[in-house]
Amino acid sequence: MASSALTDIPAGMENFIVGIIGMGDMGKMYARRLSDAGWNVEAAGIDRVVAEYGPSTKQNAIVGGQTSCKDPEIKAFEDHLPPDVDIVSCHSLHGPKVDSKDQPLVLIKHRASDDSFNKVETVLRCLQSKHVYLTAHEHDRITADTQAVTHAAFLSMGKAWHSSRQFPWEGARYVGGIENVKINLTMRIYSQKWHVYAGLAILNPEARKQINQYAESVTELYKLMLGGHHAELRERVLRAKEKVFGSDDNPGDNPKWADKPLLRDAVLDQFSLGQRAADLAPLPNNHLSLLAMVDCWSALGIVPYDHMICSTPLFRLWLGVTENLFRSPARLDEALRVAVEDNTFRSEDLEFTFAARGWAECVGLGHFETWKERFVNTQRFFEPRFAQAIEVGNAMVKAVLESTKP
Ligand SMILES: NC(=O)C1=CN([C@@H]2O[C@H](COP(=O)(O)OP(=O)(O)OC[C@H]3O[C@@H](n4cnc5c(N)ncnc54)[C@H](OP(=O)(O)O)[C@@H]3O)[C@@H](O)[C@H]2O)C=CC1
Ligand SMILES: O=C(O)C(=O)Cc1ccc(O)cc1
Repeated sequence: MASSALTDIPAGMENFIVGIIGMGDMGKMYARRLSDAGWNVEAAGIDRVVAEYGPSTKQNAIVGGQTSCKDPEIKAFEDHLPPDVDIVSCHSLHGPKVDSKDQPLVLIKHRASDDSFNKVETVLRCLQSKHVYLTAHEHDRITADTQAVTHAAFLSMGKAWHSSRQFPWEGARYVGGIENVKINLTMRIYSQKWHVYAGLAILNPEARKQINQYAESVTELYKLMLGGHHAELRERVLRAKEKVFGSDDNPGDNPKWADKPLLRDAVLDQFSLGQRAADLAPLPNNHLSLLAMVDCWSALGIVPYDHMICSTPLFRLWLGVTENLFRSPARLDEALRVAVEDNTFRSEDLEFTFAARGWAECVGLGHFETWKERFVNTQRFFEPRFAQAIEVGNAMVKAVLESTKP
């Protein structure tokens, strides 16, 4: 323990002990960072957890969770903790390998005195994250938008590629910045533990509506493409664009995006997984996954920029590539033209549509086992490529994080 770090501990809290239940990836990251900052961290194993948990929690302790979805966590605390125990929960909006500095950290003062809340905040300050104060309900509503529906898009891309038995970086459709983000983030999700993504979709009561709408949007846009309804498709997408991003024509309704794009093509172009792909001219792409995202946000009345306070790196990248397509009228027009005129990727888009509906149905039914099967099955397909994919994906996330900090 570094003695210099100890000087950061305020008077009166020298003997404050932090206990952590669950020494998985996030538990370890918290334990390492807190202990580096000088806090005494008691890392309880599962046996002790069961014995100590609930009714046997120490008197006047402060208990909190760092799970991705607060509804079941808070219910469990309310049901099993004695009334003298205060409840302050938190959620780091990033994975264990991302530097917590400046990333959002949600703090939830659910049932606590100011003094208890301040103690928790003091302990967590060593993460150097940006503190965001929300209720459990607000947290779940926002993360359903920022996380659950974003993951649904990537999970569907992975399923579609798997169904077509293709590693997308080996073909010519997936070349260039936007495609690198799609591929790298899909690989990033499929290389992780299934329960993290299943949990934040299935356990969050707010997430079902979002994921369902995404699947609806994909299906409806796909049908318009299939039927060759260019005018209707264009009208619908432009209406959604205006609702989500504002209008650049109407001076009273300024675009909601910033002057500077969230992502720059030049940065993204560097992070291709495929050697071959770098030399290929990209094939036309209708970007169904991105058109559907904006259609979904529009249908739900979501303005994604309002959620930056609770954004994960993945969400910022996803919003960045969506913005990238919608900021350029020429690019968007080309995607809409390709959507109707070009049949090359109809079957892939069909697989994507099936996949989005499949995830939505699974989440709607709350079937953890089916969710796991769907995930692990596709995870196995991509597994041989994870080592390389994670390296490139991490480099990409690192490179763009700087410019997309909330
Ligand atoms: N991974 C991520 O990017 C992020 C995850 N989170 C959230 O953090 C939490 C942990 O995720 P992560 O660390 O990635 O997952 P891991 O699978 O790495 O860790 C989960 C930990 O929880 C323990 N555990 C499981 N069941 C019980 C139980 N019934 N009682 C006590 N302990 C139990 C496991 O113990 P054992 O090892 O003995 O099985 C394990 O140590 C999840 O709720 C996740 O949603 C939040 C932010 C980011
Ligand atoms: O950035 C993302 O969405 C991730 O995939 C990492 C992640 C997973 C679970 C969380 O609760 C928070 C962050």
